[in-house]
Amino acid sequence: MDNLARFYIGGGWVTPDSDQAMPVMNPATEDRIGDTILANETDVDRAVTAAVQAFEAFSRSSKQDRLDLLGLVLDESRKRHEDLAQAMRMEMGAPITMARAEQAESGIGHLEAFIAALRDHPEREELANGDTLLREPIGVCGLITPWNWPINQIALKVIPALATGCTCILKPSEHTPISAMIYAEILDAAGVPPGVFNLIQGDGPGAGNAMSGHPDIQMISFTGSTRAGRAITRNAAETIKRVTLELGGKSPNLVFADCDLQERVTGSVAECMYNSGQSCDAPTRLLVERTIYDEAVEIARKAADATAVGDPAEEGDHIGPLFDKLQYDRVQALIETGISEGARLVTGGPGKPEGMETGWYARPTIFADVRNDMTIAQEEIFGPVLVIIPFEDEEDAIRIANDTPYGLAAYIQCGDMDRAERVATRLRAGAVHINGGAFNYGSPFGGYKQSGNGREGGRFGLEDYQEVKTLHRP
Ligand SMILES: NC(=O)c1ccc[n+]([C@@H]2O[C@H](COP(=O)([O-])OP(=O)(O)OC[C@H]3O[C@@H](n4cnc5c(N)ncnc54)[C@H](O)[C@@H]3O)[C@@H](O)[C@H]2O)c1
Repeated sequence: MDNLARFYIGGGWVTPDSDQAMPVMNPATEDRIGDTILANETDVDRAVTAAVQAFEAFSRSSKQDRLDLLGLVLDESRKRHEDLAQAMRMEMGAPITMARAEQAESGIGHLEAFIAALRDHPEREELANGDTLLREPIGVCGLITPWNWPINQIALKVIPALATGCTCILKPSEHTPISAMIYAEILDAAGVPPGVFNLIQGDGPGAGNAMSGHPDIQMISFTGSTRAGRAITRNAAETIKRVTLELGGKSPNLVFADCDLQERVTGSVAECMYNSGQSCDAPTRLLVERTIYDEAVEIARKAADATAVGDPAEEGDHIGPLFDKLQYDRVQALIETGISEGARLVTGGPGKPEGMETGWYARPTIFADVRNDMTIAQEEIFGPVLVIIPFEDEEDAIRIANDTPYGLAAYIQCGDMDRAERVATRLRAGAVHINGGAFNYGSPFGGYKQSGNGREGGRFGLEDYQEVKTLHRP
């Protein structure tokens, strides 16, 4: 934790210019773990200068050099796997079993997929018309990440930046600085050249804003709320930056009568509650065919009641607390809104689970008889709350599914694969999961509509960080 109040700039840990401290809290115990410093404009300038200076040499490194470097990052990532899992357990309440298997593991999974993608990704191509196409690093990149999947998001940005020969400044969420600090230690130990990767800690209005407006940053890659994505896009317009956005979601989950109802609804509830509901692509709107509606609601109720909530420090498949009081209050307010708008509370509801007074734990909650125009069906709740909406037929299901400003993911539970694929093509979402099909590292991840505009991971994730140059010869 020595480096928590320092930034990693130009290849070393430096004392920030800012002295604005912010406490880092453990959401399970409500204890203060330590203090981080919120960067000011001088700190941002210093990190950008280091990245600009490093760009000249690193942008001309060979693909083989970068593959070798990523191999060393992989070795170091494996060594710090447990440290990363414990950090995310402490700073955002990820239960330790899933913190190891998913949160920390994602840093390795994405890295391996990027290495494979980079090997096959041509940086020079001969076009049929005789011209030559070169893919070059876009320049200095500002990477801004959220608290809910801290290392997943960091790896999805830092690795492709390094892989393509860009230099970067990472600003993680001010709520999860510890995992980011360890990630910087990993890159340092792997021998990433000075200035190629820089870490500053800070918040949105301060450091984030200074980054999106900075004239020497050519690209901002952002993951977080649609609200912040909009503000970044506006601010970045002045300097015509490339802005890639991975934003919020309210993903529909279409349950057709011919699916394996017990298994698929139980699995769907678990996916919604996973990470305490704090996943951008969580299946939070369960759309159920009318003929099986009552049965599905009852299965969902039992699954929610069976969802254990517990201490993240203990091993097991329980869910943990919400990441802090801010989020707890927000989730409580939305549960109250659901009740006041007339949705039927099936289980859960306001308050903490019985006997859990300390920590920002919420109750696994199910609302039924929800209309799609209700606030709880339109807004991202980001807590363990599932809303259930009936539909009449396939057309009705597709209409309700697409009736959202978001388009990150969609889910289909269906006994007929022809129908599943037919419906999938009509859903306005970046990914469609059929009958529990899970995300695989290396596949593109990103949204339609107000869920964003880029695609992270694998080949598509590399291309986001590249410019294309054409050579025309006589
Ligand atoms: N689509 C995806 O891939 C994906 C993945 C994870 C999370 N998310 C979304 O992230 C959100 C939760 O994360 P959060 O609460 O940390 O989001 P947030 O938007 O509040 O913060 C995200 C990051 O942006 C920074 N930030 C905030 N305002 C900013 C501004 N005006 N300028 C520059 N930077 C700013 C924050 O400091 C933080 O680092 C949810 O909406 C979730 O759906 C999306």
